[in-house]
Amino acid sequence: KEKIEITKEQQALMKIILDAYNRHQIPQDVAKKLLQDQYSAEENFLLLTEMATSQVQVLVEFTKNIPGFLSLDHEDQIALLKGSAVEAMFLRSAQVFSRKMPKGHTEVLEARIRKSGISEEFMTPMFNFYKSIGELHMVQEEQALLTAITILTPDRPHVKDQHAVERLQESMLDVLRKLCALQHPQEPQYFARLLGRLTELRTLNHYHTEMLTSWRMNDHKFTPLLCEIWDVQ
Ligand SMILES: Cc1cc(Cl)ccc1OCc1nc2ccc(F)cc2n1[C@H](C(=O)NC1CCCCC1)C1CCCCC1
Repeated sequence: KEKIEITKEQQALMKIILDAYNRHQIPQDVAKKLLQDQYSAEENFLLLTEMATSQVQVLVEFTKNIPGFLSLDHEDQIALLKGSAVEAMFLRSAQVFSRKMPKGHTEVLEARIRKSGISEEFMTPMFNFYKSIGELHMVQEEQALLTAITILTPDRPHVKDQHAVERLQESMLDVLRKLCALQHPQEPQYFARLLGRLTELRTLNHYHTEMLTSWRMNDHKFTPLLCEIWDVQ
C-alpha cells in the first residue's frame, strides 16, 4: 500500500488556492433570492446576467492567485479566462445547487430554475450535471482545485504556450489526486470520477449560447463583459 504524501509545497499550494477560492465567492444569495420569490423570465434573465457578470469578475481575481498564472504569456492568460468562464459558471452553479439546504429547499430551487425561462431541452443535461456534482460531496479543497484545473485547461482556443499551462495544471492535478486518495480511501475511482465531471462540463459549454438566445423572452440584453465571455450579440 503506497504511502500517499502531500509535500510541504503542495500543502502551501492548496492553502493558497483554498484561501483564494473562499475569498472570491460571489454572494450565495442567488439561491436565497430564487427561493424567496418567483420571477418573470425577464427578471430571471437579468438576475443571471448580474450573477454571471460578478462571477466573471470574481473568477479573474481567483485566477490571479493561482501560483504561476501571472507568469504565463498575457494573451494566454486572457485565452484561458475566456475559454473557461462558462464552465466555471456551471461548476459554480452546480456547487450552489448541491449545497446542503433545509428540507424541500432544493426541490423548490429546481422547480424555480425549471420555470426560469431556460428552454426545456437544456434542463436534463444541466440538472444531470448538478446531480452528478452533488453525488460527489466534494470538500472545499476539491472544489477549489477543480475550478483551478478547469481554468488551466491547455487546449482552450488561441492558447500559444500549451506546455506552460499543462505544467501548472499537472501540479494541481497531482495535489487533487493525493487529496482524493486521502479523503476517499474507500473509493479508489473517486479522482477519476471527479475528472469525468470536467468532460460533462464541456458538453454544457456547447449549449450555453443557445441557452441564452432561446431564453423565453425577446430582446436579450447582455453586459459588454458577458458579450466577450458568452459569444453573444
Ligand atoms: C450558469 C448559467 C449559464 C447559462 Cl448560459 C444559463 C444558465 C446558467 O445558470 C443556471 C443556474 N443554475 C443554478 C443553480 C443554482 C442557483 F442558485 C442558480 C442557478 N442558475 C442561474 C444562476 O444564477 N447562475 C449563477 C450561479 C452563480 C454563478 C454564476 C451563475 C439562475 C439565474 C436565474 C434563473 C434561474 C437560474
